[in-house]
Amino acid sequence: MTQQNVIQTRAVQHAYGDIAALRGVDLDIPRGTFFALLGPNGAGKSTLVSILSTLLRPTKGEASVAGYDVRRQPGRVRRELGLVFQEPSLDERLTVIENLDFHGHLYGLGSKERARRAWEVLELVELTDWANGTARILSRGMKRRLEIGRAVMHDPSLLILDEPTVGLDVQSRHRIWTYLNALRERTGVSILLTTHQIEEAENADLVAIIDRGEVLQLGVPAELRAAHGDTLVTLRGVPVPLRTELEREYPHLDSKGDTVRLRVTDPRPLLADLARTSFDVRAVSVQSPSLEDVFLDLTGRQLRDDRADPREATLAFARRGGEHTR
Ligand SMILES: Nc1ncnc2c1ncn2[C@@H]1O[C@H](COP(=O)(O)OP(=O)(O)OP(=O)(O)O)[C@@H](O)[C@H]1O
Repeated sequence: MTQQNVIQTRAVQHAYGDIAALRGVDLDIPRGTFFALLGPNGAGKSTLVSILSTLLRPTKGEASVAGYDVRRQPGRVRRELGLVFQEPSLDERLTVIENLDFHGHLYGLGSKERARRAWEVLELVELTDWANGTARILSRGMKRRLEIGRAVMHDPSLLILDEPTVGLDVQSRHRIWTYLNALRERTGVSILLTTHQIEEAENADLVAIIDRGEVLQLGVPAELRAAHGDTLVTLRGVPVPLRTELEREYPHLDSKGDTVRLRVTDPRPLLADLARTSFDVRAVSVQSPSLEDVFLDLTGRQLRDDRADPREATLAFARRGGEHTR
């Protein structure tokens, strides 16, 4: 397996009894990448994360992290990983700095190195003023920031974030992304994010769309959108003769009053036609496709189904977490 890839998997399968959670996953993710695994509940994201973090062995296939094999070199793999799971995992009785120090100790860092790193990460996640307070008194968003800081204490190659912003308000989410971007800039750490939030995956360098244990598509978000999503063009104040003309050309258009909506793969010919016509329209808006549209195009289903409830996802992970660590 190449050292250039921070994550590499070959035909990885995993079954829980007769439930096939992963059905042959192949990934080559270069070092330094911000990689998002986007899929609905039950797609197989947490199973893949558990395999990469050596909590679960693949039923079949090979996987490596930073060049180390998850089956044969689990200790080396763990050294390369920083983990932030959905479930809070701080020791609430310890102070903020003690949480960091304890983690550094577990990873074999010397006391000077632990102190240096702890203050460095506290500064990064803007918790320096809270260093000596107990973790219990922190807000939910601050706890999450501390968990991220703790995960990078030992300078890992890959930071794994399993739905890290579930349950956080918009402002806290935003701050978390600010810190993660600063962290990437400073350290070049690779990030694996699992999410069913489109907005989070849109910022990734590479996205894998996963459903029912299979990677349906892997690529740069903009390319996936261009290849699979239709652009929505909305025209307002459309005169009746123009609408009739458009209906002839685009039989699937949707019209209400003098507003017309059309979904097209490439909006340019339509916009050129509009520029040439003698009729005026009041307003034209062009809305690019989202990764949600890509998922719909690939599966015929919405990404956010009825079960995509963050509370349910948290409970599901808590249940599985218990099983993994036993
Ligand atoms: N411990 C387990 N025992 C039995 N089945 C499981 C277990 N963990 C997961 N599964 C099943 O495996 C499939 C993949 O689940 P997984 O949790 O990996 O998906 P996910 O994309 O992470 O979903 P979520 O967002 O809900 O965590 C699902 O059908 C799930 O019900």
